Amino acid sequence: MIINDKLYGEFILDPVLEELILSEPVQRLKGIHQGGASFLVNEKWSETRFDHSVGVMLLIRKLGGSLEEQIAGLLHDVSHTAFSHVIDFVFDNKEEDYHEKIYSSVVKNSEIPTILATFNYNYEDLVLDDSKWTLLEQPAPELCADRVDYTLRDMYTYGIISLDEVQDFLKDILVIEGKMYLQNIEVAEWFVETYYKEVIDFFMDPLNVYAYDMLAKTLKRSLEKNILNVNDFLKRDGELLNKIKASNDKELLSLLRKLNSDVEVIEDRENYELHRKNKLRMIDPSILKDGDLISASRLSEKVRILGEVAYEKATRGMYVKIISN
Ligand SMILES: Nc1nc2c(ncn2[C@H]2C[C@H](O)[C@@H](COP(=O)(O)OP(=O)(O)OP(=O)(O)O)O2)c(=O)[nH]1
Repeated sequence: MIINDKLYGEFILDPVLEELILSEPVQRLKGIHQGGASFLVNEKWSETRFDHSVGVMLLIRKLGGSLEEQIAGLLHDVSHTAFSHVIDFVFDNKEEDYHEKIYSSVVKNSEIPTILATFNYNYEDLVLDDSKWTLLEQPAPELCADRVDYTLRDMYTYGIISLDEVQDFLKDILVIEGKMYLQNIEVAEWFVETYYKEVIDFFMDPLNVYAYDMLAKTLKRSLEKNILNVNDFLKRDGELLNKIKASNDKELLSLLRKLNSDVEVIEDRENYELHRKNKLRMIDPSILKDGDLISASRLSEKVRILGEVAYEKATRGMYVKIISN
């Protein structure tokens, strides 16, 4: 199988990756929007978990990661429920990690263990312990393939950064003992700024906050009315929307109608209907300088200030006033 990714280019895939990509659990991710409710209020905000998962796999490969780590990268999000992180707001899960809590059971009950066994891999060794996949996941504020891919992919697709900028950033990445670092402080400054455009400006865009709130309300009421059940969340976004529509429940249909591309909302700290805080996401990559790894914020005043501003915005949260919906 040849795969062509808009950020990383063309690759020929190993048979095990091909078989996993064609499997139902990975194909399902084509119907799970990365930005949860975002696509319902802005059709351009339509990245999927499938493209992100393939992207993480390819980024790991580009950086010299093993085939096993590429498999772990491809599968890392298979347990994302319909509408991704919106479920965390339905269940009031402040850690925003519902998908991680159900990961082992979703993988175990899927065809993934059988596919991996055909290629002589034990699924437990490959996908149940992230700590050995040091390119795939790192605790914040360091870089890792997951964090880098969702930032580059969303910001490129939504028109905030260019492909040249993405390529200059990728060229600067250095892998030491299986972890990602940067070489150039200007490149680190660019990534830190881009990351906060993603997790502050985009996640906390008043329109996004509104959409998450309205969809979470709709899903909560659908569960209370037994129109949806918890297992439905392992289906695709469209299937859940169709199930709600087919119920013909007046209250639910009226909530769904409030998710449309004409919604108008603004930030207003005095006079607001909604207030939301996200999980705190901070970034401060280490840079290799004269043989030592040093946090970008210690080398750059710009990175330090970007971090302070982001911290302040994230801890204050977003106050949203609805103008029309
Ligand atoms: N619009 C919007 N998108 C979100 C929000 N939270 C997450 N996303 C989307 C945008 C990114 O493409 C992606 C990042 O979440 P992931 O589940 O892929 O990563 P995770 O939370 O594990 O990342 P982390 O370790 O915190 O960097 O999900 C949100 O509050 N609003």
